[in-house]
Amino acid sequence: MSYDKLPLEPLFKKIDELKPKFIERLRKAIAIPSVSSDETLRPRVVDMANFLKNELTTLGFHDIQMKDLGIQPPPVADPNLKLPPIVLGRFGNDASKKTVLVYGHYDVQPALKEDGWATDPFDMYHDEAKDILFGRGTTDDKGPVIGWLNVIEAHNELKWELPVNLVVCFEGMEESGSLGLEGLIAKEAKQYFSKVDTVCISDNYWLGTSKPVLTYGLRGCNYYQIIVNGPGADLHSGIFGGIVAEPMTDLIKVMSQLVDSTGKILIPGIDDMIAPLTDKEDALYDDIDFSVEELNAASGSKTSLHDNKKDILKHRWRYPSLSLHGIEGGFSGAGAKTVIPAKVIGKFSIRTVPDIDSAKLDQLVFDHVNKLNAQLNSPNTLKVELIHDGNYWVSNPFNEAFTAAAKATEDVWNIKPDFTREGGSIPITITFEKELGTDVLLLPMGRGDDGAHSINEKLNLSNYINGCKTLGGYLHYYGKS
Ligand SMILES: NCC(=O)N[C@@H](Cc1c[nH]cn1)C(=O)O
Ligand SMILES: [Zn+2]
Ligand SMILES: [Zn+2]
Repeated sequence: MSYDKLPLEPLFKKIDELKPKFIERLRKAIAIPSVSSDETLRPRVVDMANFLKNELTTLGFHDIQMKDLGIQPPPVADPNLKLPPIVLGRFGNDASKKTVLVYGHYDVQPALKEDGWATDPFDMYHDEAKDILFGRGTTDDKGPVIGWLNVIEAHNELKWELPVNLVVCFEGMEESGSLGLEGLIAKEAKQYFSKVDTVCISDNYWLGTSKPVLTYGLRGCNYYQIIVNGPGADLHSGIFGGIVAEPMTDLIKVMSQLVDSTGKILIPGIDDMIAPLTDKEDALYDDIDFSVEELNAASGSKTSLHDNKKDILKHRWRYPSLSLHGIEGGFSGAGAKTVIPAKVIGKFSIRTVPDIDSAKLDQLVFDHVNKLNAQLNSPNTLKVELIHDGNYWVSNPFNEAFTAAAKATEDVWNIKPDFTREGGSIPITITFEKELGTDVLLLPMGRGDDGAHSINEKLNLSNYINGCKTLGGYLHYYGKS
């Protein structure tokens, strides 16, 4: 499908004009520390849902619903902890128009100034010299979520009709496994979402820093924890060191045998499930704009395990990886505390790819960890469990939604986007595809060096503003298709 160029200049100009207001809207959203993984911050996640509800109401959305998902399932410290609501809303209800569902998440990863942030992560800092917005959630995913609202505001100000009916679905648990959302989508597929023609998600990033991309694949993520219990309480290492079995020692021994320093996963059986690389797929990586230097710039180091573009892309997109994330319960403060922790919990995850079967993977992980534990002959107890999982997703980018997004991207950025896959996960993508029977388009706003999940997360102002234009342009091209 090809399109004639649409006269979108008034929209783009209006978005430019509204820039100060859009920055303020994002600042307000960033100021709410909606960290889904921190149970103590759950009320703030709910505050963020209410903030969105108010914004939607002011902008003229209708049928706004706050869907209650009930109590958070285990493992969880507070057995009565409520899941944050899913925020649903509609803009337009014209039977002659197509309906686009946009999904985003209003929760964020944890962030503390002490982690090494240059500024307060929840007080958005606009570096005016570089025109960059810093703050937790700027790129992942509050910038894009607020971007959709900005598109509506620009249309309202222009008194332009939206070219499609819009349905928004914003969740507050994406960074913690999208708990409860799958069930809600299944339930609403034939109700709230019944007229949806396509789904658009803006929750990923360009591959590099200068060329926009459209994304047609994601890795999955299975997240595990290993709990080791030993003494009845934390102990003095001078009094008990050398005479009690230490949980941390057992945990480190086990965790050190999950992956090696070259990134090779040491759990037997996983490699056998990976789809073979075909010549056709191998050739795809040749045309993608990326370099080892861009990877180094994004990671702020020269620590790449691969020395060429193709290997980097394959290892980010089509091979699994295992990351060790941290140990709960161990001493991690400054100074030298001579303690033997009584209970430690090691966290790791595996990014999954076609054709890894999630349940089989869990079994391989459990068998491997339990075997390693048996070899320790330790009197401590060790338990391994899955915290949450989400499947990989690969789709065909040759459809109306991708074509419309490519056209809008070219209008805004004056360059044709690359079609990419991504190493991260948006577990709900495949659920939308299956339950609604529609295509899903991933239309990213931020750049590959934005530092999502890291310190000093940022969104370049040009990506924020041009991102709004791209989202708006996409709705127009898709509406005409
Ligand atoms: N922007 C998408 C994103 O960051 N997704 C998370 C999802 C996730 C999976 N497990 C925990 N969070 C990601 O880490 O890829
Ligand atoms: Zn995200
Ligand atoms: Zn994220």
